Amino acid sequence: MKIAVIGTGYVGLVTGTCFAETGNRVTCVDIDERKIAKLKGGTVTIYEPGLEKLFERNVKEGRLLFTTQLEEGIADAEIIFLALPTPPGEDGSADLSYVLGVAHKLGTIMKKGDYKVIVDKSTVPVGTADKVIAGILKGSNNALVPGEDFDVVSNPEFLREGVAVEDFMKPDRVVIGTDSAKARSVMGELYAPFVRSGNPVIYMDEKSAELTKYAANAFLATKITFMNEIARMCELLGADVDMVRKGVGSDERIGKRFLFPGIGYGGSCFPKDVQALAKSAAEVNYDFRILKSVMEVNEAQKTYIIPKIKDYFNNDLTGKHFAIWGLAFKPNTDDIREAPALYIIKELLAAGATVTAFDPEAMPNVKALLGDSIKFAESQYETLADADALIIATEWNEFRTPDFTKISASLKRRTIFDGRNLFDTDLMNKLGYYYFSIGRKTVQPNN
Ligand SMILES: NC(=O)C1=CN([C@@H]2O[C@H](COP(=O)(O)OP(=O)(O)OC[C@H]3O[C@@H](n4cnc5c(N)ncnc54)[C@H](O)[C@@H]3O)[C@@H](O)[C@H]2O)C=CC1
Ligand SMILES: O=C(O)[C@H]1O[C@H](OP(=O)(O)OP(=O)(O)OC[C@H]2O[C@@H](n3ccc(=O)[nH]c3=O)[C@H](O)[C@@H]2O)[C@H](O)[C@@H](O)[C@@H]1O
Repeated sequence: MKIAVIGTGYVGLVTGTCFAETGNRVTCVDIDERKIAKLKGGTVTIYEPGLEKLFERNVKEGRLLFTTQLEEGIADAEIIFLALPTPPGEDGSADLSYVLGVAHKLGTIMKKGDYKVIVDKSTVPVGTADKVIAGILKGSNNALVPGEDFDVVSNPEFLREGVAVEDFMKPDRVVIGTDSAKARSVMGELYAPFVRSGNPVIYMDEKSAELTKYAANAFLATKITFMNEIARMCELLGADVDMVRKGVGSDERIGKRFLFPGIGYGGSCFPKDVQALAKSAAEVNYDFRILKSVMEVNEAQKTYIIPKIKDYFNNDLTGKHFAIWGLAFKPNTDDIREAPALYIIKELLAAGATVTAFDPEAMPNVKALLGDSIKFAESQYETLADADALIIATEWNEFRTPDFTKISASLKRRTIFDGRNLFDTDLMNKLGYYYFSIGRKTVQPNN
């Protein structure tokens, strides 16, 4: 099939590449000329494991093309995916200006009798499919007829950054929201190779599909937040959150995944989508109380370790120097949107401390944001020179079994604040560390 993907970011590039991989001819469109120039030159613009190999293969086979020109991109496309940003607007609701702007422009370009399926891949509030139809109609001066010349389908994306290719190629489910039999058949054909393993394509109406996406993200964010609160209780009561996590996660009704406490959920989606769902609820006069608590608890969780750090240093961080391992909002990505590490750094600098950080992939993005306000190291161990303590903010695999001899030799005092519970508390005790983690006993030398 011939496909256009409008918006070539994390979702657009992965979507486009994976559809090319199953034999479709895909044209990715973006207004960012530098991005398109890089992609045309053979450079993958995001860090996403496994993507480069697929990208190179499909570019070579002529199935994956790039352009900045919308008209050229959609010329012979049967399906047009909108993978555009939906950032939070000033009031927290999803900003639909990118999606509706492109919808309007599509209306000016699309031709009568040349049926196309327009797919909302972006995460958008309930009712957006109708707004996209209205935008296209307005652009075409009502010349186009929905159902005849085009259909708009909601097909939310559930991939996670860092495992995006795997998630896309083997999705737990594909949700397709449409009332059009024609669009349903086109989408069913497109997704057939991705659900061969038996996972379902779930067809529903557009509104239910739109809400499914927010419900999934908000539920996962709530699950994490619940465990963060249990972790706080563990600290207050002397229980161990790792044990509690295993104990509750073994119940199939609860499940093992997304129960890891830490320094709060970050990223480009959970924070904005929880906020947008709460806002959608308010718009229909529904007070979604759980979501309000989730946002409040998560906000506090991002800097949860700061009082512990201040307490340890007798409330005076002036002149103290910290090593930070991990800047990305989670491992295997260079994405730093809403990364808890940034909130921690801000608090440390405000308290008069200095920071040297290392992240395997995210340092260029942080450098662009923070400039010279912190130092960046070439390796995780280089951060430790003259540091008063090590802070762990992202659970990259290479941080999991480090060389503790090197750490001990470099740090001024053996002190670690671990926001991701990477190390065994007994081991830290044996090695003579002050070790602070989340929801587990604090280790102090000789206790
Ligand atoms: N990042 C993720 O893991 C996931 C994101 N989503 C949703 O997918 C949507 C896109 O998210 P990301 O890919 O992360 O965003 P992104 O910011 O990485 O990419 C968006 C792209 O759209 C381009 N763009 C903006 N205006 C344009 C226009 N008028 N024409 C063509 N291109 C234009 C931008 O230059 C950028 O390259 C959002 O609604 C997000 O909530 C859904 C699932 C996963
Ligand atoms: O809509 C989206 O953009 C995507 O949002 C999340 O994916 P992502 O943000 O890439 O990353 P996650 O793995 O979900 O992690 C989100 C945040 O939660 C934190 N987290 C995750 C799991 C956990 O047990 N504990 C925890 O603190 C992570 O550290 C990270 O900061 C969802 O998992 C995807 O299904 C969804 O498509």
